[in-house]
Amino acid sequence: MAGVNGDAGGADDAPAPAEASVALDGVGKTYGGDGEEGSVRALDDVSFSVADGEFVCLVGPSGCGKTTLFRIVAGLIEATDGRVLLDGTPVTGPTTEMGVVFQEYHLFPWLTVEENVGFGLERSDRSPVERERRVDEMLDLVGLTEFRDAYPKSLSGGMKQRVAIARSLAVDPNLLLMDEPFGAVDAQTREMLQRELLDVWASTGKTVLFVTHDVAEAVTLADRIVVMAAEPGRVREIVDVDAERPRERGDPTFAEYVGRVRELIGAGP
Ligand SMILES: Nc1ncnc2c1ncn2[C@@H]1O[C@H](COP(=O)(O)OP(=O)(O)OP(=O)(O)O)[C@@H](O)[C@H]1O
Repeated sequence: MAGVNGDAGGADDAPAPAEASVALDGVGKTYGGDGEEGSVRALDDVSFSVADGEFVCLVGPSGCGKTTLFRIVAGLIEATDGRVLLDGTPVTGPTTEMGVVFQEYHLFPWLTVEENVGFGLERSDRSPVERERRVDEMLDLVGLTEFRDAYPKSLSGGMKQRVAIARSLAVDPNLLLMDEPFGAVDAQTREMLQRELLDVWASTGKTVLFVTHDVAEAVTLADRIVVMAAEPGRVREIVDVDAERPRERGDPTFAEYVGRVRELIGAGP
């Protein structure tokens, strides 16, 4: 795993590390024409990488460009400057190499749990038997086997998000990209989903880039936390969370990490 990388975000011409699963290289984004009235410099020279199998959380104050960065990595919008590499290849649009999970679940209401989980596999070259087996595995992984015939409307928020996670993992992506995935559920469910996600991560070895507002969530989950600053959005510091999992919220080390990250977020421009 990579260590603390306090200078990330600066102009860094060094090539992305060979083992990087995702590498952001001088990424900038201006909404509206550069220099035009009303244009917004949402991101400026953002560089960091996520190693293969690493769990990285992205935190920062409102408006620091987390969503913008997420969309650029996902290939949903284009960067104005710089590039994103996924396993060394530039991202030019959405790809099945990434599983994307949003706060709002984005399930298909007319499909059952099973059909939602299998949706991405429809276009894969797996045989129907292999697809079915994969869906079974994913339902088992997120504990929803007995709800396979249910429709999303009958599920709780936590269950819907488990379906979304299972669906994103079904196509076996190299990278799991998550934008506030637990933002819409109650605190208790959120902590349960965090534990489940860590179990899934440990058993699948996926690379995860996870955006959150919640500093305690980031400290619970991450190997490293990329702390962003606003106006323009940039990397303030990358904090290495050097603590065994599972991490207890009552633990003094946990509180120290939370305090440190909060301080960085609140440090102003
Ligand atoms: N489509 C857009 N057009 C113009 N400006 C935009 C657009 N999307 C975002 N912005 C601006 O870019 C900046 C970064 O926004 P972004 O939503 O990426 O930040 P964020 O960190 O995700 O914010 P929040 O935590 O409040 O969701 C903000 O100043 C925002 O107003």
